[in-house]
Amino acid sequence: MTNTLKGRRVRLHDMTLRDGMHPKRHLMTLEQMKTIACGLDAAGMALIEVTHGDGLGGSSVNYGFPAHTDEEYLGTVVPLMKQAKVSALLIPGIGTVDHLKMAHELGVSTIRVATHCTEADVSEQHVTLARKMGMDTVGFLMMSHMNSAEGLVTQARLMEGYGANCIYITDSAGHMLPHDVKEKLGAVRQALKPETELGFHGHHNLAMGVANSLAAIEVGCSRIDAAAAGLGAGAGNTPMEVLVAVCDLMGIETGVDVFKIQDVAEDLVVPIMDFPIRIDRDALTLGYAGVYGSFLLFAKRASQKYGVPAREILVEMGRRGMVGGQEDMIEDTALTLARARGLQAA
Ligand SMILES: C[C@H](O)CC(=O)C(=O)O
Ligand SMILES: [Mn+2]
Repeated sequence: MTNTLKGRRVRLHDMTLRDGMHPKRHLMTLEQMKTIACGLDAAGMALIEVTHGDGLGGSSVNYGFPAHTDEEYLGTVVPLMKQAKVSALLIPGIGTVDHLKMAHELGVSTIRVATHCTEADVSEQHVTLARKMGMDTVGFLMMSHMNSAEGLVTQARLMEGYGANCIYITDSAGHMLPHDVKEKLGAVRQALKPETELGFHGHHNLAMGVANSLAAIEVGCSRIDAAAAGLGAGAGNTPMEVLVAVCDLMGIETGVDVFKIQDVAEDLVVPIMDFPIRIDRDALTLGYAGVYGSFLLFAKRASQKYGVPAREILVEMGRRGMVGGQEDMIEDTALTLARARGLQAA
């Protein structure tokens, strides 16, 4: 097979300090943020995302309280960057217009307005304002496996119409396979204006992070998310150091140094993991059953509390079609399963 990607250029966007907040229960220290961000910057990373795992304003009972505020994290990292730009995620309804203005004032250059993949209409206010403020404005369609190619085209066009200059197809559950990625991103690429960029955010629950990213590049994606040592929700994001090495071998330009990013992953990120980020049966189930990546730790906690295996809770969450924002239903589901077991046993 010929390598059709040789000579292509992609902008890599690092997720370690935002998606990586999920497995850290949002408790990264400022020192950890600083060290990792500086390592990524020195490795040549173009964009680095920093916030609570659920984006600006995520600090809450529903999502978890972080060790520091978004202001503290951003205020610490942004001034230290020599060449990297810093982005922030914002889910309308969790993050407000005031959060957006705060991030802009602190020097955040890219805002990623995230909605469920059928709800792009709720992004209008934040996308319009970000664009008015001159920010690199991204529409981020989460749980994209739950919408068809045509459906995603409609949602992407809405975000583009509000002013987004880049649209992301986000595989929040790590459920998509390379042929889905090609079909969905290919359709969205065709439908958007040529100057609107296309991005892909992968999770590694079915070990497809790198393969899916390459499929995305093949159909015209110019921005790709990944995290050093894969630190992210579920089995993690696409492992950045692996993606960089593969791109290098394929002649895809990333601007990131192959060995420096390996060292960031190995020396700075692996040591701060609370548990190994790997495809254990629960993370695999997220991918298999199409469940939101950040539900993993909630399901493990509910499993301990109610004595129902996390895998069963996750399968049931997938069957019920639960999406981001419905974290409270995990405990509810565990309780229902526990009661059903009790009744059966009785
Ligand atoms: C808030 C989520 O963690 C956003 C994300 O990274 C995803 O949907 O995947
Ligand atoms: Mn993610």
